[in-house]
Order: sequence, then C-alpha cells, then structure tokens
Amino acid sequence: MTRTLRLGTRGSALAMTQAGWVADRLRAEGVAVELVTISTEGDRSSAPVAEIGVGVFTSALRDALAEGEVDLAVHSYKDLPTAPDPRLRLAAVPTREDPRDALVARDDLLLAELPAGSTVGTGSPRRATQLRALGLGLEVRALRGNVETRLRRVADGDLDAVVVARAGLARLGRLDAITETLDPLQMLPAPAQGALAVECRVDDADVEHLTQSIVDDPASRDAVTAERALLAALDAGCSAPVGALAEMVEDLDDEGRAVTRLFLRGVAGTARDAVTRASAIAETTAAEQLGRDVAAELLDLGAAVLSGPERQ
Ligand SMILES: NCc1[nH]cc(CCC(=O)O)c1CC(=O)O
Repeated sequence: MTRTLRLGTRGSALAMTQAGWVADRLRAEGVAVELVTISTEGDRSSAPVAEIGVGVFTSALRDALAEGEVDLAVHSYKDLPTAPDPRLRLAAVPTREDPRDALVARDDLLLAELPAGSTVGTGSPRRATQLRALGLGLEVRALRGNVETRLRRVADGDLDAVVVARAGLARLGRLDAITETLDPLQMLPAPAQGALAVECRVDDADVEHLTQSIVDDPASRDAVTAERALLAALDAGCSAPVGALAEMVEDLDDEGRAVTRLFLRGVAGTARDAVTRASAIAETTAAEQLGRDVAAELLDLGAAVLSGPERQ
C-alpha cells in the first residue's frame, strides 16, 4: 500500500498508547501511518457513563471513520456498543492484554484485607454489583476520569481503594500501583476488556485485509466474540452489570486427542445486589453460540435485564 493510512484515536493517554502500538505494528511491515486525534463526548463530559450512555467514547471516532476523515479507528473494544455499525468493519482484534480487573488499595491491602466500611471507587455497575455481592460490607463510591485521576483518589486518601482494568495500567506502565489482580472467580471482567478493536470502512477491502494480516490475533478475536455475544444476548451494553471471560483451554476430543476449546464464564446482576454465574465450553468455531448459550443460562438463573436509561 503506497498511501499513508490515517489512524484515528481518542486523545487520552491510554487511547494514544493503544493506537501508537497498532501504528507501530503496521509501520514494522512497511505501512505508512499517521495518527489523527478525535475528541469524543466521553472525553468532554464528566457525567457517569451509565447516564450519558453507551458509545460516548466511540461514536465520534466511528463517524470520522465513516466520513473518510481517517482510514482506521482504534477503540478499547469494551467501549464499543454491541449493535453493529453497518458503515464499518472489524478489521482486526490485536493480541489481548491480561483482561482481569485490578485493585489499587491504600497500604498495599488486598481485597480481603479491606475492613468493612472501606470505600472502593468504581463507575462501573458491573464492578459495583460484583463487589457488593461479595458481602464484605464495602462502600462502593462513584468514580470517573482517566486512569491517573482514579489512582490519585487513593494516593490522596480520598478512597481506600479503586478497581480498574489491569490492561489500562499495563499500557500506561503503571502496573506498580496494583495491590491485587482480582481473580475472575470474584470479579469477572467486562466483555472484551483488555482487547482492542481496529475498524475500517465497510467498502475498504484493501485496508481491511492489510490490517487483518498484520494486526489480527484469531485467538483473541474468538474469545472476545463469545464474550460480546453473551453481552448482546442479554441486551446489555458496556455499562450493564454483566461480566464475561472466555479463555482457551486444553480439552480432549471424542478420540481422546488434545484440542483447544473456548471456556466462557459469565456473571450478571440479579435483584437486590446479588449476582448469578454460569459457564460452558465449546469449539472455538462456535464462539457466538457459546455466548448465547451462557447468556440463556444466566437469564434462566434470574439475570436482571435492563436496557435504556434505567439500565444500571
Ligand atoms: N471504560 C473505560 C475504559 N475503557 C478501557 C479501559 C481499560 C483498557 C481495556 O479494558 O482495554 C478503561 C478503563 C478501566 O475500565 O479501568
């Protein structure tokens, strides 16, 4: 490809790091890339994401891509709405970072060491619901802002702890702040957490194939496909109390041969601050069906489905 690809990104430190990483991968294969920063409503507003709605971080970037201002857009995959955008195509899912959530607590404390009444900051209904469901008497406090702002709330003594995505800290070189990486048994991450989505225009086949061949990681794509199918089947967006994690596991086929399969776990809020969990294993080629199956089981077990403005 002889033309310079314009790669669109939000302007936050995290987004710039992520886009820079994708740009470097393309450049290493001889593709000319220029970063273009697009400001989004999510960057300008400080209202809780649950109020301003799904897609606040991604819609301006998607519009810029559809309108031809940029040729590729890099998103945190978990911030994308589940509804497909007919103007665009998912060109690549790069190798995913560790998807787990991380606790950043005062005095090096672990989650189980936080005394009852400790304040824990998170703006995510998924994290809040799972924290309350542990029954530790933690006080969940609303929290927004970029990663550095969130960490400062603990350093300043405003909050006893915050829960953030480990991947965000990894990309910003702040893994040192973590006091505990949370076990998915206690805290399942957001569907697609730690993964990036690289989108192109639906009719830009050259860019799609080039980007896919250089940047796409099929295993990451399969895992995220299962998690997102679960989320979509619950009619829930990125601010819903739904967590999911798909992992490649070694299994045996009917003839006893080793095969890699997809193990999907899901969690959803039910009534009264409780959660319900479910899991299943399937072939990597059946990722979407796996997501729908685990979602159906969660619904059977009483998952509360809320969509629209009342969604929490
Ligand atoms: N909703 C904000 C957001 N979007 C992506 C990340 C972190 C990086 C990732 O999950 O890929 C974060 C911050 C956080 O949840 O702590």
